[in-house]
Amino acid sequence: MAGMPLPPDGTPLPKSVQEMSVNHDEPPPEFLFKNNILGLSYSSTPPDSSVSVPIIDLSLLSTDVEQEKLRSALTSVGCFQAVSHGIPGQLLDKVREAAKQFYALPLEDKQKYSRAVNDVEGYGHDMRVTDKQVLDWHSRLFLRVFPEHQRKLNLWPEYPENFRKILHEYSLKLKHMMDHLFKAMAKSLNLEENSFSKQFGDDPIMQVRFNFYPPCSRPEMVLGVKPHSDRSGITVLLQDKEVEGLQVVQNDTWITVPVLPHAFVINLGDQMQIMSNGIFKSPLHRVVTNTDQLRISVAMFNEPEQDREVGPVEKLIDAGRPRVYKNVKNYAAFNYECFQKGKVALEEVKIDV
Ligand SMILES: O=C(O)CCC(=O)C(=O)O
Ligand SMILES: [Fe+2]
Repeated sequence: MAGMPLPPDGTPLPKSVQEMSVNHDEPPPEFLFKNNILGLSYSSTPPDSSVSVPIIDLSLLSTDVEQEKLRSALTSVGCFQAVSHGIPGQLLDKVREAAKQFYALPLEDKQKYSRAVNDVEGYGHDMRVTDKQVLDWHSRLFLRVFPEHQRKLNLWPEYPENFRKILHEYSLKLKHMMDHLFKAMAKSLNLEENSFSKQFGDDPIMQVRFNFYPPCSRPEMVLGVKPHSDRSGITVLLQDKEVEGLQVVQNDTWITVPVLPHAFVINLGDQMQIMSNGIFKSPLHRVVTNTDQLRISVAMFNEPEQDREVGPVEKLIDAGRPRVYKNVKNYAAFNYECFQKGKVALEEVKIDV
């Protein structure tokens, strides 16, 4: 693909996903997978009781038992549901409500916050990078929340009126929680508690993505988000309060992450897999669509400071476990380039043995 001109990201969709959904349109070919994507494991077979997403009580993370549960979750499935995290349910409801009200605005009002062509920040659709790309059935609002001076406030909705205030409050709380998680993850591997956080620097990047998945008439052929692993260190995901859709791979099966209204889904990202020298797993996940319910989720990602190098923690490298990954810098952008070329970024930064 190298050297081939890419179709401009600006190629407009004839209609937005939201409009197509409202009109019950048949999704256009760009959105369709060739085969049925759901398979028996999703549509009819109840999940095997041995496969599930672990639940971890964050208020108990100083105990050996909970730390062992954390280590076990991150070395196997790579994600868990966090409960007793200390963030009030009322705030979570406000975040969901603000997202819902923004999404309910007329399209032209939302488009005041549109992302520019070839930029990720702002409101819009899946970025189009190749003509072979199967498009995701969703729209999103993607914003950088930290460092604070890098916020592009012109892209932060002014309606609902409290949107900016709620997002600011929510981001601060999540930053605190991510710090707490980084420490617990380090301790669960018998490392100094700042082993991961210090690699991210004093002013790490945090970005939020509000995902809107309207109903789709062909859920068996169309995905809300294609299979991917996150580019982040960790991702804190607030699922819709009622509507399921997120699935992760476990034992070669897609399993649905159940809705726990006041829990967060914590997904380990690629950069944490690198820093842990491959001990923790960055899980492959996707989002399925449904025929009759809007689903909204809010994902918060952390990343190291711009131009900061991260790599496997020295103490996790030894004769029995040689270094698996090279050091990486600006991995999110690199990951995105790989995605454009159809490559898997984590494989590209592996050390050849
Ligand atoms: O909507 C979800 O549940 C997950 C979204 C996701 O994977 C992402 O934004 O990276
Ligand atoms: Fe994701």
